[in-house]
Amino acid sequence: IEVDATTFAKQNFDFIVCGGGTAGTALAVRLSEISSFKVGVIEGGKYHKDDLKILTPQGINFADVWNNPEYDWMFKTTPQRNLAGRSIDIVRGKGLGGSSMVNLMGFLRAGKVEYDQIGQLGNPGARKLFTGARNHWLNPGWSWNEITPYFMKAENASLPTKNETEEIHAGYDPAIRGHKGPIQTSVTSWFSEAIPPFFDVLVGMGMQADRDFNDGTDANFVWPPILAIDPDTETRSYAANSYYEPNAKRKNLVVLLQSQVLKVELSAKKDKNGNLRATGVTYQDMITNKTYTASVKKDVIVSGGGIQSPQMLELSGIGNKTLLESFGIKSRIDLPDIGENYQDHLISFQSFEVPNTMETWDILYDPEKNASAYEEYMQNHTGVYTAGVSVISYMSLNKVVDAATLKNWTAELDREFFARNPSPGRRLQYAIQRKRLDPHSNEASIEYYAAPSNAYADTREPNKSYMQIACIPSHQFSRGSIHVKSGNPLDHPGIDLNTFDFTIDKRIMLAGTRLGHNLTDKMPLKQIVVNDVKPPAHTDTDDEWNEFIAQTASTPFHPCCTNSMLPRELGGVVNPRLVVYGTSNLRVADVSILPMILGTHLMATAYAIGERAADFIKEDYGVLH
Ligand SMILES: Cc1cc2nc3c(=O)[nH]c(=O)nc-3n(C[C@H](O)[C@H](O)[C@H](O)COP(=O)(O)OP(=O)(O)OC[C@H]3O[C@@H](n4cnc5c(N)ncnc54)[C@H](O)[C@@H]3O)c2cc1C
Repeated sequence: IEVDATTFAKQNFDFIVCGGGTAGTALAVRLSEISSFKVGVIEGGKYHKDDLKILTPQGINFADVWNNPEYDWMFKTTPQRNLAGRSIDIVRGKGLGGSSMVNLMGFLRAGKVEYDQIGQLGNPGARKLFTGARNHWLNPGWSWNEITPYFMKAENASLPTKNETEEIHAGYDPAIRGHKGPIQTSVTSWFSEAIPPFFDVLVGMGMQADRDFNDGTDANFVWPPILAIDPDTETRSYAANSYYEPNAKRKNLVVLLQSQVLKVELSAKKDKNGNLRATGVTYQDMITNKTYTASVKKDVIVSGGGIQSPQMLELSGIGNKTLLESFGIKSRIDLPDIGENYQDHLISFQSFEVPNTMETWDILYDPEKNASAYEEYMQNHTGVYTAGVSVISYMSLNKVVDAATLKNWTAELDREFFARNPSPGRRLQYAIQRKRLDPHSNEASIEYYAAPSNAYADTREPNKSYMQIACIPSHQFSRGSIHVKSGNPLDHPGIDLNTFDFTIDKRIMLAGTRLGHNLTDKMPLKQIVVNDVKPPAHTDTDDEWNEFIAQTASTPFHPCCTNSMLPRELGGVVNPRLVVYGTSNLRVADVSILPMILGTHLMATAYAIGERAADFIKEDYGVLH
């Protein structure tokens, strides 16, 4: 049920979830399955119920949603010196459902190896891994085998029929997909003719297809991805309409909207184990600007996402003591790694003109064609308005550059890395990440996806058709940081991506973007590319390509790892049960707990984290059997 700010403060909550986003909504709904648990959710935005801007899958539509304060927190990075001094937009969904409400709906898992690495980075055995001792599961509960059931629990897949599958050269395996979960998934039902040639070029380069990519495979695959689209209505299935809505009448699930968490309240004294206890949450009603405190009997769970979860902890006095005190925030727990280890992907788009006889999303910029496509969608749930991303591929680095180059890059990286006297925690991540530079590695290093439209509004011309190729290096070595810039909870935090801090990140982006371009010289893609649009055809030297990247690269909006699940002495913020160090009952559940970014988009993992956290909590309170 939804209540107002005053009523919310009077409830006797067992749990309060700070942020009703992707993971937070999933977690709160699962906790409320236990009728004796009273669960509160505080969400900063509205519930954009039945809003067609959200529900319609067509990606071009999102231009009205991203950078619109109704739906987006509108964060920007600090000026990035290696991106021509630009500040990059970081879109974050504002509203019940969080970023699952505004994203491109890819419902993807990374490969087995990547989730197993999260397990290996854990506590307390990571120290053994670091010193070279035998490897075993160290973040209990976080290996591929343990997380897979939670991907399945979140999903209800409608897989393409065999005929459809043959047409799109793809395989989907019912045995590894969920069939009873709340998130409805399917494959886009509208394909542009501009896309199959891209698919064929990748197959020609040795990428596998015809199998379900989410079977644990990490790379060297091309696939029409599963998307969070309900195929019956051809609408977005997201945390608010799929987890919350069917359970909205539960009296023990109490949702407060348009209210911003200002801080988590902590006990004045430590318990016998030396931990502080979260006793409640202070929040501001953003309509009346009044503040309230709601109290909690069991746990507070922070689920504000990769950017706002570290901010909420810092505002509560948990973080780097010196930094917090410089802004007049009283330090309660000195945890200097909050907000550090910030990772995201970078993305570079290239646009190409294709024959205008090919139907692409660009037809929607023609008012007449747009009107008739929209009518078709509203009447029949068909046509270009149903379209989502239709092809995605991950490659290992050895497909992009030769072994000698990889050897040189590794030597340069080692020199740069060790010259910085890295902490033990960074060294541990480095040891795992560096393996991707091995010429024999089969792990994901670069993602490509294609979409049938021009990525750049400034080069779009009427009555022309385009396709774009996006290149996304999967794991950067650089680490950024996110910290409060003042003691005012309503100020945005400082978000520094620290782009290309390590030269190798720039080299991989350059090589990947060049390869993305070279794909269009291969048949059958060559046959359909009429013109290079952006960058223009004369882009040639490394300097020119680097300049293009510096002027245009952005992120696919995957900020994470800012409250890493690692041993405390290795830079950790939460333990494997997601409890914040130095507290007994304050947890974090969202993608900020990942210790290293995954070579995939993060929504399905965010749901799995919410589901996982719910079971940990149920287990800890003796109600999961
Ligand atoms: C534009 C875009 C496109 C993307 N495309 C894809 C894709 O196609 N596939 C994919 O897998 N991933 C995609 N992602 C990434 C994916 O959506 C996110 O990684 C994932 O949803 C993050 O989940 P989360 O629970 O960590 O955070 P969120 O879902 O962002 O939830 C955080 C919630 O906390 C609320 N909140 C924050 N601070 C406060 C506060 N102080 N008080 C109250 N409430 C607060 C927010 O309003 C929000 O609801 C995309 C993301 C974006 C933004």
